[in-house]
Amino acid sequence: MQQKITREQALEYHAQGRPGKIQVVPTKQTKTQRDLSMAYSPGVAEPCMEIHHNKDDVYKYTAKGNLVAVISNGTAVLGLGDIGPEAGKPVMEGKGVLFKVFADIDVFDIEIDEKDPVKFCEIVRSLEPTFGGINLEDIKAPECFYIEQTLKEQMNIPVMHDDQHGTAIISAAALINALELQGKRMEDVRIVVNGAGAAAISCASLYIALGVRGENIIMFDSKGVLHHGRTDITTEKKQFTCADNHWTLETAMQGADVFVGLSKGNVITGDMVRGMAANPAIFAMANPTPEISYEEATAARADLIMATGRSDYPNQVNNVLGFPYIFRGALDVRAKHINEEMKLAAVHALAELTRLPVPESVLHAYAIKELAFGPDYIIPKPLDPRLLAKVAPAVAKAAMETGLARIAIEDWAAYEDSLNKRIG
Ligand SMILES: NC(=O)C1=CN([C@@H]2O[C@H](COP(=O)(O)OP(=O)(O)OC[C@H]3O[C@@H](n4cnc5c(N)ncnc54)[C@H](OP(=O)(O)O)[C@@H]3O)[C@@H](O)[C@H]2O)C=CC1
Ligand SMILES: CC(=O)C(=O)O
Ligand SMILES: [Mg+2]
Repeated sequence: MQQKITREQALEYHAQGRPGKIQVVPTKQTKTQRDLSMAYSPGVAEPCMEIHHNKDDVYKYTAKGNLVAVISNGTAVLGLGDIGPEAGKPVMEGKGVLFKVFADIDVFDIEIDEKDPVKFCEIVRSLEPTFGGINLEDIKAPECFYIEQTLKEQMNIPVMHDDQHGTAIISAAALINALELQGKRMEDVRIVVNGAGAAAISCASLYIALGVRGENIIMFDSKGVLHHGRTDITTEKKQFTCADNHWTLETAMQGADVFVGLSKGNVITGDMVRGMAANPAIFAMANPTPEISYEEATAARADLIMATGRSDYPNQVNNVLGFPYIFRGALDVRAKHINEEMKLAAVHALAELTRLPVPESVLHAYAIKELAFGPDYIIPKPLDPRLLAKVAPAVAKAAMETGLARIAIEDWAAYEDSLNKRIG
């Protein structure tokens, strides 16, 4: 098992030196009078007027094309709940760091004190001149569905709610690999999904797109199983209601092939794990505390493939494996949106990368001697430098093939080379 960190260490890490985790760095020299005349007045007026005459030149003369907004209102921060926009800021800064180090994308994290979805959309929509893309983050369901849909319709830059689609993409790649290792097929498996929020609904929908039968998914929210008789069900939950209102988490877990947790920490037990079908898989993805600990789940049975959302255990099923590369590919072809084809391209690129030999640098970063496709390695490691050149081109290609790209990549080898240089 990997190194544990303490509360004190985490607080000290964030407070030490310049507080927080991110800063703005100029890209041009500002050492001489001439430099200042270029960077500010009078030189800056020239690009202003070029952009005034041709709005697209904003991509040529400003940082817009490589700048993503990570935007939250703090209503569903990790599994910590509605802790407010300020309290969500460390997460948004963290996403900014990951965008930068994994895909060389610059980020402004924007925490907005607004829960009303209509007003929230008005604020975000008004930011379009500044950004090349919008990563919505940690906004609770059901508001997040309206917000993402509305902004996608109203904005001409890629908008993605990462908790929905990033999570769905990564866990779908992990599911493809876990089922192959366990000798099971999408169309046969019974899946218990605990949680019916942003992440859970989107994950279950993508599993269905990959072949899982809707009737084989049993979904729970904080009030119990989603069933036809409930009158408190939102539109998004409705598609996952079942006829049987008697399911409890305990009974649903009996004989289940897969458990997907996108809810709260510590809600399933070793006994429930023991009751699952032979060769099961558990993706306990609640952060920071999974639905069951890695130790308890793996102690319950030996034929289990176990994944969590955390960095300190094998099989980290976490959207960090997706958002930097999905946005990199989308930005590089100036995609108007992120569509299903682009998401599926990312799923398959991630699933395939896991089957390739793991480079020495990854073993070194995780202080492990060997790693190969198997129960403890169903998804690439976040510190794998190959992710960028594998996933971003797949996404960019899918955008071009589906008519969403505003600029084309012609030389794919040169593009991959340039990606590798970005993260050096
Ligand atoms: N590993 C990863 O990459 C990711 C992990 N997550 C994790 O998933 C979890 C949910 O995030 P998100 O979807 O954004 O949040 P939401 O607030 O949108 O959804 C939370 C869902 O969990 C349900 N829930 C809460 N408590 C329970 C319970 N005891 N049993 C069953 N369901 C419960 C809620 O029920 P109700 O609808 O009744 O309120 C709701 O449907 C968080 O822990 C988050 O950290 C999220 C994104 C990525
Ligand atoms: C990983 C993530 O986005 C979350 O837990 O909300
Ligand atoms: Mg999140």
